[in-house]
Amino acid sequence: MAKTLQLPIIDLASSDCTSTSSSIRQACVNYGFFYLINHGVEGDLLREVLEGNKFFFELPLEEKMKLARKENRGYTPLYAENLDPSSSAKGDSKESFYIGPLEDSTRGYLNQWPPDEILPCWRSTMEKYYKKVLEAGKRLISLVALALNLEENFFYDIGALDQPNSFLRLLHYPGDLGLVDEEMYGASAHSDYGMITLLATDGVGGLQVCREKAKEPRVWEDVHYVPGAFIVNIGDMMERWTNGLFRSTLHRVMPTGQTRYSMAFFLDPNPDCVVECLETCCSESYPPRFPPIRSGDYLEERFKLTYGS
Ligand SMILES: O=C(O)CCC(=O)C(=O)O
Ligand SMILES: [Fe+2]
Repeated sequence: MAKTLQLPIIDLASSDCTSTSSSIRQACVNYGFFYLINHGVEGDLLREVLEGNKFFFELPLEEKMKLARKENRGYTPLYAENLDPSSSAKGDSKESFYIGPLEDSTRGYLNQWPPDEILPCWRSTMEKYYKKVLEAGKRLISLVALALNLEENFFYDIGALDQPNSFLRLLHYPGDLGLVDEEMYGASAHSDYGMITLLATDGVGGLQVCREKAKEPRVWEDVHYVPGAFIVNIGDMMERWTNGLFRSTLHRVMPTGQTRYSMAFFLDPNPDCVVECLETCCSESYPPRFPPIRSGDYLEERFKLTYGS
């Protein structure tokens, strides 16, 4: 059985920014994961979104397929995605629905929504949630900047948070997978691509992290549920920015036999923002490990590897 990990708890409403940012630094260096409490997204809204999540995935497949994934927005059916093809030939036992930026002035409006007649108020609930989590994420990023010995507004000033390329992903992991003859994963081992991810779940377990991604055999530890808290993790772009100081930790979701719902919010920078080693994270003896890259190009490449398109 996997050990349960005791992750640090960060209070977004704390008035002591110095102590909070220093706790964030420690959490990101040691785990790349932490719990976020007092984040400003009310429990009622979280429950409403979880309910909406369930209603959506309960729709007939035919209805969901009308919203099949285009431009990384919309529905991806069961087994269609494999985050780690080396571990399992069959895709992940999850279905998902992606919602991209609500105002996308550069590329026209790309989000897809189930019709209001089928799921009344669904779109407005999801939009409300998207805005609220984005707001919490932006506040958190200011503390992350302080944690990196940068100005509080650093990520705003370099344009990362100017129309950020953020995605809300609703997820459903079915409980009953029928007879399976190979190891199945709800979500196979992966790290997230962006700056930070804010995850909310229905409390059903299954999420595990591997703190040492280069070490074999991999050691997986359970992440337990803290009611009302977001589970926050560092993504690969933040790892690149920080020259590996902040870890983009490998994680996965194992099937538990119980149906599970979750919502992951990926806070990713504006596509034109260049992700390059921060001055506070390198020195002559510790030069930049990753070349600069445009955030949009990096994301596109990662999506291509995951979906083949
Ligand atoms: O559903 C979860 O708990 C995790 C989802 C996840 O890691 C992802 O979608 O990147
Ligand atoms: Fe993830």
